[in-house]
Amino acid sequence: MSLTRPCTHSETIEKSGWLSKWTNYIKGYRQRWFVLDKRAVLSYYRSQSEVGEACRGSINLHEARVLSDKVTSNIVIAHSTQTFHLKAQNDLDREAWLKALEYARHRANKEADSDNDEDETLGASRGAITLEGAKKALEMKMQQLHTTQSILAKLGKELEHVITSGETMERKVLGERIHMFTVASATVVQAADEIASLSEKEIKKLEKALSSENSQRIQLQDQLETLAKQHSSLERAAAREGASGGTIPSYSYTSDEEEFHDAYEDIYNERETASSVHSGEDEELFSAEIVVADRDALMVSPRVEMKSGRSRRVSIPDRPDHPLNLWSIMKNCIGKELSKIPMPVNFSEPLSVLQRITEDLEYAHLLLDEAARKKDPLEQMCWVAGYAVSSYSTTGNRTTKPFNPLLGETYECDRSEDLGWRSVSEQVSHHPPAAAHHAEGRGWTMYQDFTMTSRFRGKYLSVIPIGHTHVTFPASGNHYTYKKITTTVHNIIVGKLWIDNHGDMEITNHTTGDKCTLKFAQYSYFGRDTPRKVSGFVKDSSGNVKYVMQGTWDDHIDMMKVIKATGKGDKTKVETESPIRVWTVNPPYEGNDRMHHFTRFAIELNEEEEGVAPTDSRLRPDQRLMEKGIWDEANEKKQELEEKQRAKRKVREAEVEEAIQRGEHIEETQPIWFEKTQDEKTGSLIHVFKEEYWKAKKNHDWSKSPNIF
Ligand SMILES: CC(C)CCC[C@@H](C)[C@H]1CC[C@H]2[C@@H]3CC=C4C[C@@H](O)CC[C@]4(C)[C@H]3CC[C@]12C
Repeated sequence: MSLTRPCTHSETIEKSGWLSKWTNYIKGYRQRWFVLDKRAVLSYYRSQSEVGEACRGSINLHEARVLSDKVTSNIVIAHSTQTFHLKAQNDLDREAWLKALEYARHRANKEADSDNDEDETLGASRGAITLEGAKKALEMKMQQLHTTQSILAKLGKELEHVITSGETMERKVLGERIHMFTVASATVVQAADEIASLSEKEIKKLEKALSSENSQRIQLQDQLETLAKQHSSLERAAAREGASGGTIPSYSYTSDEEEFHDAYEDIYNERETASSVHSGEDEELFSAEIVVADRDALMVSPRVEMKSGRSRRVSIPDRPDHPLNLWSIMKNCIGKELSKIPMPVNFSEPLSVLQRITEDLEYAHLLLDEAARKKDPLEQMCWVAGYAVSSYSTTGNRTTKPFNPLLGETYECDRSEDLGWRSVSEQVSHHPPAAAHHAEGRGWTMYQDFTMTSRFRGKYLSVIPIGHTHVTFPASGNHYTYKKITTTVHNIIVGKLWIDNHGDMEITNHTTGDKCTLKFAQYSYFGRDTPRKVSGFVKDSSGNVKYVMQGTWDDHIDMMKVIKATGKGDKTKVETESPIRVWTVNPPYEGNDRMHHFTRFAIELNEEEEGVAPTDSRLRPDQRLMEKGIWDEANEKKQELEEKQRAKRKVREAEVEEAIQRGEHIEETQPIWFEKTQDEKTGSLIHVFKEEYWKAKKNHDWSKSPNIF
């Protein structure tokens, strides 16, 4: 990213002034000139004189969160890709900035809300230039109409006066006045006529432009579809070639492969390569030769007998077979965020995103419980890594979309009696959709803020989760964080949908400085790698390799203790002890292909339960109807609920608008069971669980819960 790229401001600047911006630990805070414009873009410059020229950076407040840090009194603006930490001159100044930022954010969100109606924005930008002239002409005509109308009114009054007051007026004068009246009224009619025909002409022009835009769009869609089909059959042919092996001379195979592979990576991975976490030194490790002492001596710990809890449901209704073309919906939404694509329940699974992130915990009672028992933090890291990988095990066959929770929706999962943990999550933001999640188990705590950005690029859709997952072990004080990797859904246009998880994950133990880098290999049609492969290394704080991790995200993961690491560059060699199996996936659940490919655990997630909060996902009516297979009603109900939420938001926006007009400070809507703060470990915005949830549950007191369903 170039630093001096010019930021163009819309003519109108909302607020500007000096703020100190946190740079880094060496340079600390730096004074910068900040400009907030009407589009809700906050940009900064070295000085006021650089405005419009050398912009040092900017952040779009739409989809960003503004927070005032309690400890440092900083203004924190957190966006998916960057965070600003700003200090104002004084309290007054700080308040003024906060107000302006909140207001700008509020307005930007409101605008974003209104352009959800796709048809409205269509072609408008291009039509604008030609419309300008017509608009001027229309305005002039209207002006003329108004002037004549006021003359008419004046004449009318005069004439009326003559008639009612009985005053006499010369016949000639009266005749003149009446004549004027006739002329003026004729002008009015003529002006109105002209306006009508002018508008008609413009409407025709617009209609023509619109229909040509439309047919162009349809043509493009067709072309895209054809291309996708061609690509897809090429891929299949290539895969067949690859499988038959040997038929192609190996030298030409290699070069072709590389070319194709590069091109493929280029189009589909721009973002990831840029954000690759591991350094050159790690590259060496990833290409190192790994010598495992005795692979066959693999140590698999016996399955722990679980305490049995209350009996739970073992099945859900079969998924009805109502085929619907995904592409017919998605083609209008290229470049759009997944949460903004209006999708019928036909593409959903009967779980909310809150339940889906709770599903991360499927193996927590094995992996995190075991991690908590480990004395050695490096060994503990391997089990935490196992946990991080295990949450991807369900993604392979699940190409359906979880329900986007409504603001204030919650989901609790209390498995203390059998699995030893309980968890609460809440949808805490609508713009962008974000969830806060907190779980505690035997000797561990896990919490995460889950947001995601997604990009639909025609053939595939990439989902990039944002926010950190934290795992802490109170006994030792070890605190781990990591970020989730990218999930890509392929074959949106033709073929069977399939899912890939890819990218690098870095797990940090903030207490010891140990790090684990896991590489989720991207699927390649020509790669010789095991599909869905995960490999990685655990290093201590001085950078020495201590463990090697190997496995696949849909099956198992092993850890291998390093005996010796030798060599450099290409010749790096790592010798390890025999592997220990950290995690093994549960066998597929009987009949799951009919039940949304759910695991047993996933089936249990949406089981009705007494005593949960009225905002609980289990109680969401459209989701329940969808689970029962009553999709038409579910779709209706879904629209109804979304409309209700929109109406609520409108009311709230109006209130905020009024408060701002009165010059009052507006508080952002606060979550119910979580509190928004800044995380000291990662510097990002997080939500801390307030523990009140379980108290409220005990007292059957849900007075704090809003009515959302
Ligand atoms: C109909 C099609 C286009 C939409 C499909 C989108 C699906 C595949 C997306 C939407 C939400 C996504 C999930 C959101 C959250 C998580 C939790 C994380 O710990 C593992 C990945 C996982 C589970 C994602 C996997 C992929 C996902 C399920």
